[in-house]
Order: sequence, then C-alpha cells, then structure tokens
Amino acid sequence: MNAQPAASLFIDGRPVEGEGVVLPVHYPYTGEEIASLREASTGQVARACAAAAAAQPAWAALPPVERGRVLVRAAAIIRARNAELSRLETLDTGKPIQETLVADWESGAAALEFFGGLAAGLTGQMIPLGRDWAYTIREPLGVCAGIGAWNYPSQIACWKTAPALVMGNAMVFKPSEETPLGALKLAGILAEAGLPAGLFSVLQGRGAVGAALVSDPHVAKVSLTGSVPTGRRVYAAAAEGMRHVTMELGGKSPLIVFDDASLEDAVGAAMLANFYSSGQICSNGTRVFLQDGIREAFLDQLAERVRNVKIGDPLDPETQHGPIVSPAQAGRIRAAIAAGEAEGARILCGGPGEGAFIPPTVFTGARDDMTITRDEIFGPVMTTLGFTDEDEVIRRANATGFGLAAGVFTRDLARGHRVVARLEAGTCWINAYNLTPVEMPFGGVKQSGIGRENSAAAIEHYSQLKSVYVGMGGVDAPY
Ligand SMILES: NC(=O)c1ccc[n+]([C@@H]2O[C@H](COP(=O)([O-])OP(=O)(O)OC[C@H]3O[C@@H](n4cnc5c(N)ncnc54)[C@H](O)[C@@H]3O)[C@@H](O)[C@H]2O)c1
Repeated sequence: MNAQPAASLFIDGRPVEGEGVVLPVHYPYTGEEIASLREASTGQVARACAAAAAAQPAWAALPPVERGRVLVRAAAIIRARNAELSRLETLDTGKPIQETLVADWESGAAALEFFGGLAAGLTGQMIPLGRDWAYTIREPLGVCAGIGAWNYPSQIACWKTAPALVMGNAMVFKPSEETPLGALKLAGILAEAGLPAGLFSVLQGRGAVGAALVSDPHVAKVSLTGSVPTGRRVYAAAAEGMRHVTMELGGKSPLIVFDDASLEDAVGAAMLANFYSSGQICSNGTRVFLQDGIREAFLDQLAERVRNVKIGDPLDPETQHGPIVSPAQAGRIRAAIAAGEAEGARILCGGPGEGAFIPPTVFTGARDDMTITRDEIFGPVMTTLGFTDEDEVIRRANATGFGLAAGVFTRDLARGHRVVARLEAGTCWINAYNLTPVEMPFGGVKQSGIGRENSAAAIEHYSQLKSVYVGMGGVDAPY
C-alpha cells in the first residue's frame, strides 16, 4: 500500500519537502511502510511561522462571515470525500474503518461547520458607564501553534484549527510523528476551500520539531494534545514567551455504575469507554466502579459481550477492534498488563495478545493503589473495582491527579446530578460515555489540562479582549 503524499510539509500555501531526518510511516495492521516523510528543519519551522505572521493581519481584517465561509466550504469538501479520507485515517492509525468513517473526519467537519457558522456572532460588549461608556473588541492572538497526538490525528487538527482560523488567527500545525498524513490532507482541503496561503501550515517531526515550533518568536499561542509529561514541558516552554496555552492531556477517568443502572446500557458504555479505538482515547473511563449489587451481573454480561468483539483487519467493515498504533505502544500496554497481574489483579478476559493486537482486556480483583488503577495505560485495558456507597465512590473516584472525564450510570437522575457535581473532572456524562459533540465544551481539570475545545468556549482560548473606554464629556483633572 502506498500513501506517499506529494511532499512531507505544507508551508505558505504549497507542499514542500522536509529538510530534516527521515520519518517513516507504517500501517499498524501489517507493519508495512506506506510513506516516507522528512521532518521539518529549524529553518522551515521559522519560515512557516514567518509566513503565518505575514498572512494573518489581512485574514483578521476580513469580515468574519467571509472567514466562516471558507471553513464551511472545507467541511463540505471533507464530507464529500469522507470515504477516501477515512481509509487514509485507518492506514495512518490502524483504527477500524467502521470507526474512522463516523468519528474522525466527520467530527472534524462538524467543528469546521460549527465555528464557520459562529463567525457572525464573534462580537464584543457595550458597557454603559453613566455619561461615559466602554466597549470590548475580541481580537485574534496572531500565530497559533497546534501539536497533535496520534489517536485522532485529523479530528485534533480540525478541532484546533477551526476556532483559531475563524477568530482571524493563523495556525501552524505539527501532527504526531506516528500519524502524520491527515493534516496534509486538511491543508490541501483548506486551500481548495479558499484559505489564503500562510494561514495553515503543516510541519512534520518528532518532539524536537514541536519544541522549536513552541519557541518560535512569532507564536502567540500553543494548543497541545498529548500526555501529561509532554504537557508540562510545552507549558514551561510557552511560559518563556508568556504565550497562551490550551492543554488537552491524559486521564484515568472513573465510570461509576450504581445498582439501579440499566445493566445493558452500563456494560455497553463501559465497553465503548475502554475498547473503542483499541482503548487509545484520552477520556476513557478506565476505572469502572461497580456497586456491590450489580457487580456480578455486570461482569458476567461484560465477559460475554467482550468475547464477541470482532478483532482483525481494520479495512474490513465488520472489524470492531483493530491493532495498536505502534509496536512501542503495544509494548507499553503489555508491560501495564503484566504489572497488573504481578500486583495480584486477575484477568477476566483478554490478555497481552500477539503482535500488533491486544484484545479487550478486563481486570477484576484490583485495588486503588495498583499501577493499573493509577496510571494511564492508553490501551484496551479496563480495571473494575467494587464499591458500597456514594460518598465512598466519589472520594475514590477523585483520588487521582487526573481530571479529564467521568461517567455515572444510574436511573436515579437526582443522584446522577449530585454525583457529577462532586466529581473532579472537566467533562462528565450521565447515562452516556465518550460522546463529544462539537456543541459541548471538552477539556480537563487538574493535571489533565487547561482550556476547552469545541463550543463557543473554545473561542475564548483563541482570542483576547481589548477594552476601550470612551469619554463623552470633559476631563475632570484635580490639577
Ligand atoms: N485530552 C485530550 O483531548 C487528548 C486527546 C488525545 C490524546 N491525549 C493524550 O495524549 C497521549 C497520547 O498521545 P501521544 O503519545 O502522541 O502523546 P505525546 O505527549 O507523546 O506527544 C504528543 C505530541 O507532542 C509532541 N511533543 C513531544 N515532546 C514535545 C516537546 N518537548 N515540545 C513540543 N512538542 C512535543 C509529539 O511529537 C506529539 O506530536 C495520552 O496521554 C492521551 O491521554 C489527550
């Protein structure tokens, strides 16, 4: 299979070959090399940021609806090409085609449509002050840097780029080195939709290229999706230049199932919350707390349904569970499974698997202090834990440095609201899990992040307010 793009990078409106070291791209299912890219050199990082800075003022000066129209046109192009783009996303990530067809570019298109449609509403405020008055102008930040993780490469690129561009910013985006292909497609689509040159560039490379981008003097804002350790490094580097940040980082989220929950819905949600995208989702509910009265029935049904998951070729439309993105990540997940067993937890179903595949794996008999309960695994590994009462489970659910997401299953809606009100998590679901519509803010608290993506809330993270005081009479000076 060949997925070689025209060139590795996209700078100032055109494909450009990278000047840095080689970056091979592998199809996770077969391990076959499907493209060979080159990283951006430091000179190319600087050129992309300078082109962005040069193009941004004219873009910001357009009437907002004109900017919005470009994004809406890009969304339509994505929708028309969804089948072809989803296939490429599957080759890049290894995720089953039945997922990429509905959850990746589709979600990216929704973000472009949502923010494109929001363009006309990006106004300031008028503030009456008696004789005088003031008003605010919502202004763009300038050049934004976006850095992506490998699990939802095209969705992440769109979620960051749509609010940035509609506010009149430019975006220089570096996808993950594991999944570099989708962002190049987005660059071509935005250009075709009428985006002027320089406003969306793509740089390829590993962490060092990301670090050079974050520190470029033109960059006013950095939005990272990645792990907590990378987040700390990027946040610290951004602080040097007093740059704005959005941090979408990792998690170890609780999913709490009370005795009165719909068993079938809770089991289905727990599977979605742990095994979709082979478990490589930041907001996954990997600590599944089961109340005493439902635990046995839940585990019986879970084991039965997990046995029927169709594992295999990601391009087969019937496949529900694909390979892990890379041998290195599969190795990390297997080490976590081995640690769980060594610490005394039992595997109810699944296990380390073979080669690129790790089957859906469920641990029972785990304790809160085990590494499988504490650390993010970022693979298809669910840890189940028992609990007796509401106060106890809230305390244990919050006993983590992460705070990305949380879920509660109960038929008692008053309890559902009461519990989420006390959970330390940025994104919560009641009787649902991992649904992230563009209309709803998404992001974490504590170590899991800063800022929000999606919804009108994202605009605040790609803009700043200018306040203007207007004196309507004479100046009353005591001198
Ligand atoms: N909260 C969210 O929205 C969200 C979404 C997806 C993934 N994630 C998290 O991402 C992690 C998995 O993704 P990953 O393994 O690609 O993460 P990672 O932290 O290893 O890498 C993320 C990105 O940062 C870049 N990078 C690494 N070092 C850098 C540096 N010093 N300066 C600038 N850039 C640097 C990488 O090249 C990559 O593009 C998990 O922890 C997961 O929870 C979070």
